[in-house]
Amino acid sequence: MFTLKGSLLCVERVFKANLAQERMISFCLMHRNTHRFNTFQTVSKLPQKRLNSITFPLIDMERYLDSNVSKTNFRIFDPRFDDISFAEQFFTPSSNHFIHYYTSAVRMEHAPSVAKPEVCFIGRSNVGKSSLIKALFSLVPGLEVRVSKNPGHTKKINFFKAGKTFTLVDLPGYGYKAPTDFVEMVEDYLKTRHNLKRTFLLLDGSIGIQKADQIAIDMCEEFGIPYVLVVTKIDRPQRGNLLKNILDIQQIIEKQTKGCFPQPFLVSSLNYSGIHLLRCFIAHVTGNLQKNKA
Ligand SMILES: Nc1nc2c(ncn2[C@@H]2O[C@H](COP(=O)(O)OP(=O)(O)OP(=O)(O)O)[C@@H](O)[C@H]2O)c(=O)[nH]1
Ligand SMILES: [Mg+2]
Repeated sequence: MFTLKGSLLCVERVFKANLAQERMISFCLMHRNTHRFNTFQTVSKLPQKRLNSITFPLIDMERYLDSNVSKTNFRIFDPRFDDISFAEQFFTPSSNHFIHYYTSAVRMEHAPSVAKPEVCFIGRSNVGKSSLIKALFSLVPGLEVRVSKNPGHTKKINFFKAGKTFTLVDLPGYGYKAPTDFVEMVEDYLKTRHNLKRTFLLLDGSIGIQKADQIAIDMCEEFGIPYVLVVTKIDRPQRGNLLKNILDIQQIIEKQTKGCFPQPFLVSSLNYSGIHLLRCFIAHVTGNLQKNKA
């Protein structure tokens, strides 16, 4: 029998189904479109403005900043497109360049002794460490890097080898739901890893710097290791919020750090902004970019 309540329910169901369908379509479109941007070749064919904003997201922010804000640290690492394109080969598998998950360790005595240069990724749980490694290695078919919306997902130190060139290391996050032996595990790693060329300390661009991040910065300073701040998830916040968070981070770099690279790196693992520049920087700090100049 026809009732008003029944027909309203019916309309509501149709509306919800349409909404779900729309969301699914936009999710698919987003992934189809952004996935294309994982190669620099595709990005380099974009119109100039879009090319620059995906490749150099920090420089792209300049136009929104007051003229009295110092931008001197925005272009310290400022490679040519040619270098960015060259660096991509280290993240692309080939018959003589095997990229793969190597092993995991919960304590340093289980860590592999790798002579090649190494870089690692640290940061609060859920900041996007694993997602970033996944984006960097997105040209490797079948390489599994596990990410999760639940904090505390990565419990071990995970080693990924890029042929004979370098190793990337994914570490468990600190803060909420961190493994109980986190401090021992990560501190030991940072203190004793002789081949560690650079530590990438990730900060969530949509949240800004937190107390736990400040503690991690202090730890890197105390250990005297060279490190870089990477601002993640830049696709998420509104531009005003992102700018404020970046300026706060720049202040901290200028006023409180000695071992930190003066230029922060901005990335989105979702739309690949900043990923190509970061690939190039990793090639540089591991001594592989120099081969282009030789
Ligand atoms: N929008 C957006 N979401 C992201 C980005 N990077 C990561 N995320 C999301 O953030 C959540 C956490 O990502 P993970 O990469 O697992 O974070 P993690 O730092 O490895 O976390 P732990 O292993 O728990 O320490 C997931 O839901 C991701 O999809 C990004 O660039 N943009
Ligand atoms: Mg993780």
